[in-house]
Amino acid sequence: MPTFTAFTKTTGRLPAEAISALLENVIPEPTGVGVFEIEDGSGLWEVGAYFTEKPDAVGLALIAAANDAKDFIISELPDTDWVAKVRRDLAPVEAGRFFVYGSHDADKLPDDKIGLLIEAAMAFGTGHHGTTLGCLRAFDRLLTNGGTYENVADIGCGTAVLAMAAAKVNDTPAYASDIDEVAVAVAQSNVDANGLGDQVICLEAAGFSHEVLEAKAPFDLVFANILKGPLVALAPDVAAHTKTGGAVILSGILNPQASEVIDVYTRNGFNLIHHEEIVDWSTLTLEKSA
Ligand SMILES: C[S@@+](CC[C@H](N)C(=O)[O-])C[C@H]1O[C@@H](n2cnc3c(N)ncnc32)[C@H](O)[C@@H]1O
Repeated sequence: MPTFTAFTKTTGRLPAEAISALLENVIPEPTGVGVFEIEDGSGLWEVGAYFTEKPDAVGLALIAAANDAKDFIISELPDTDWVAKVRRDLAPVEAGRFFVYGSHDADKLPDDKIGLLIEAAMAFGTGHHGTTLGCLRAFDRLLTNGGTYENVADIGCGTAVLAMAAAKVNDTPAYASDIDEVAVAVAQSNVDANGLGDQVICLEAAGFSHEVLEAKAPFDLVFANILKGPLVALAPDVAAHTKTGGAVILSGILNPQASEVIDVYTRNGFNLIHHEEIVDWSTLTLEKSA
């Protein structure tokens, strides 16, 4: 499937509200679209998005509204070239005890880190984005504080980076699910490449709506790095599938949206125990109290 980009120049970076509007309005297939901002050194920003289909007037109007811009460069990127380029450019990421790396950097894995081998592909979750990094750091913090998690769900798993982190730490099962079949296929290939085929079960599901997830609940730990809208909608389901005393790590939340997500989860029986902001993105760690 071809990927399209639409980029334009602007004099300022996108405000958080504009990113939010783009994410909530343009995404028919979440993994296929991203919002990117690149400063070119002269103070000019290049902003734009990836689309799974040639961007229509709505997609372009949203970027234009955010930037006062009209001239777009729209191009089609062959998937293979894009993936190969990303793969070459990706540097490893350290997040607490975890080290996320591509096979081209296998020799850089430090002895004292838990390695997560992730090849760049058409799924989100290479560790570079503030949301994935925030989730890994939140998990590391829970472990440092003595938490043990034997039954873990990663809802919206993308590459399965979070489920694999949980499985490697505790040598226990983890359930990685995603609404997008391409992400599930990518997750499965990462799981196999990390030798976790017996431990991390990859499933295609929206939220918890899969018989395996229903059977394995309640979970000690639930990761959900999705977006604010789905996180709010899923709150009662997350509560119903998390053990009392268990933890949830939520991300994909723009900083100004965090208070709304905290309110909704508090009303569903969770206490906030940590909130980290990485650039524009918030990661919340909550404990189920009731
Ligand atoms: C931001 S990515 C997170 C990937 C990975 N967990 C990480 O932390 O890097 C969000 C993923 O959630 C999936 N997703 C979105 N809504 C979902 C839903 N309601 N149920 C399951 N997955 C969903 C998307 O397909 C996408 O792969």
